[in-house]
Amino acid sequence: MADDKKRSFREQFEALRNLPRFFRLIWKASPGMTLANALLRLLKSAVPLLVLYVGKEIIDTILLLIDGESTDTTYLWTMVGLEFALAIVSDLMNRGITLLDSLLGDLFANRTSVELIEHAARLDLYQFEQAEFYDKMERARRQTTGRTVLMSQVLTQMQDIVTVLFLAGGLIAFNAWLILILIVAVIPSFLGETHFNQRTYSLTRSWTPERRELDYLRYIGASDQMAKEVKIFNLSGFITRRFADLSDRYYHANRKIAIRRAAWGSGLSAIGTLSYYGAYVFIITQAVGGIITVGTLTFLAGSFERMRNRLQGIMNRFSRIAEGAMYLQDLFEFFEIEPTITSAPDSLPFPTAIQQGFVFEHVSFKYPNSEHWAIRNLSFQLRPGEKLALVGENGAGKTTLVKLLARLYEPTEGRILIDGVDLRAYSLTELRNNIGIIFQDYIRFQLKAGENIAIGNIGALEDSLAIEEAAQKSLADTVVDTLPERYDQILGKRFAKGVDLSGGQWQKIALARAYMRDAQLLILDEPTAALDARAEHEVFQRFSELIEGKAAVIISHRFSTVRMADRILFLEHGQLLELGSHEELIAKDGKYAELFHLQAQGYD
Ligand SMILES: Nc1ncnc2c1ncn2[C@@H]1O[C@H](COP(=O)(O)OP(=O)(O)OP(=O)(O)O)[C@@H](O)[C@H]1O
Repeated sequence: MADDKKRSFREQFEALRNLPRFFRLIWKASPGMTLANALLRLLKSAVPLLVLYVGKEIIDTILLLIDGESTDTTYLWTMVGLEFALAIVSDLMNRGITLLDSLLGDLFANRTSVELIEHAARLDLYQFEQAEFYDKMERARRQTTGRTVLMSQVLTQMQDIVTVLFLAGGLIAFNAWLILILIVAVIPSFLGETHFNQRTYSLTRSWTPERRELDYLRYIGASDQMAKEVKIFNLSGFITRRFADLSDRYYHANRKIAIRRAAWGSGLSAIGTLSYYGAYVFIITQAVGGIITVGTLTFLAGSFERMRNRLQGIMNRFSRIAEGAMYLQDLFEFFEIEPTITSAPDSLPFPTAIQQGFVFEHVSFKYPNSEHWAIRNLSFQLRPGEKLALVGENGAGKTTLVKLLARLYEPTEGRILIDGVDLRAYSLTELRNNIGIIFQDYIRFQLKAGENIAIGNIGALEDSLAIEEAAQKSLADTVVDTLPERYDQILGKRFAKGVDLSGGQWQKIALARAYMRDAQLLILDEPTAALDARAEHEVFQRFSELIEGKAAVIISHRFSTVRMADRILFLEHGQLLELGSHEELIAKDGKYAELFHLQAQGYD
């Protein structure tokens, strides 16, 4: 327990290291507003002492007037006027501070969200597939909006510290011992708060995976995408039970800490209250004894009370700030994750026309979170202008091979060459620009139809001619013709006025993306799986025009598609089993021939 405590204090203090970096980010969001905010707060911190002092002067002057020791009321009314002015100015400053806090907070959140998206885009695909990474990203994402509170807390903390210094100056002038009593009185409550904040942080952090599961359950339980299957399989009971179980466990873990915190908190702050009344009694006896005036009595009691509140506030806020700074750690840690798949510093320009093609040299690949080889010792050449079909059973490694080609992953062993040079030597952006891939699980963006097509070459977003041409080639124009708003029609059901498409219609839209860029290698992963026979035939006819002179890789389970390729690579358990033209493989009478005949029979 003692060790635990020590560590928790150290951790909280260490977390404060994140604050300068945090404030640099806020400063970058708006230097002007940050400065104005700090200035206003500095001015505001002098107000409490001034108000107390003016109050003391008013009371003392009134007493002099009552006692008949003075008849001049000018000073009294000046002081009353000053108090009024202070009240107005103080209110204005408060409003200014609140406004600046919220504007600055919004700017900071927006800016950090943009940086988060940009950073996530640079990271490797495999990083996204690791739960640990996902948790970190999730925590970081929450920080972008959650941390604006931290900014006000830190600024208020500084403001309060200055206020306390002002008040302390006033108190010291009368009785320095009062300050000592104060500090001793607030320390226990500070220690308690620090301890429980650390507990809450540890709990929240250790529950990240469960909280992610809760989010997911909430999503599947109440989403348009899932509604169909949830209804058909009658899943709602299953989902609610699971959600209720998990959220209940979290609630109980949280409740335990919350209750202990409340109990300890009230006990410890009672010590503070006790000290306040002790000091109060002491000041009253001094006033009764005539050592201090009644004005000074109200001034001292007021200063003491305010200082106690501020000090208590500062100490409690300290642990909340430290807690916030610990969460900030997650955001910064996320920003520190570096991608491993990057362009070499002196990367080669990508060949404008590939001469020798792509060569796989003893390539093996294991997914980082997996024990088994998805690709094993694969060697083959994809010649320039060649159409290669990848065939194999589910899980044979076809999609993986394509991901390696596009450098979404790096081979675990062996290498991939373009024109005799390792893929890694080329600029990553140029490589990706020269490869067009339509994945099997392409994204159905809930955007306009035109934008959905322009995804293939986002630079051409404004080029409506190019978009229409691409749509024509992939038959997406037939889909667009049926849409009320044509290319401006929002697709999907997420947004009002969105129109959802059938699987095949979506596929035509996605295929148009391939026509948007002038890639040297086109890869289509199951491009026609959802198309009807006539559309498939037409798509392929147009496709062969598009890939005239270019290399293409087509993954398909349909042999009618596969046989159109120049060569067919048959993969089994990540290994090359057969490679040759349709005729050659049929003549070989191996696995390809067997599957081909099987499918042909099915169609009879
Ligand atoms: N992200 C991943 N992490 C871990 N293993 C993966 C991942 N993606 C695929 N695998 C595994 O790698 C192997 C090859 O998968 P791949 O998707 O390349 O197969 P495929 O031939 O394209 O299959 P299909 O015909 O079903 O699309 C499979 O055993 C699969 O389970």
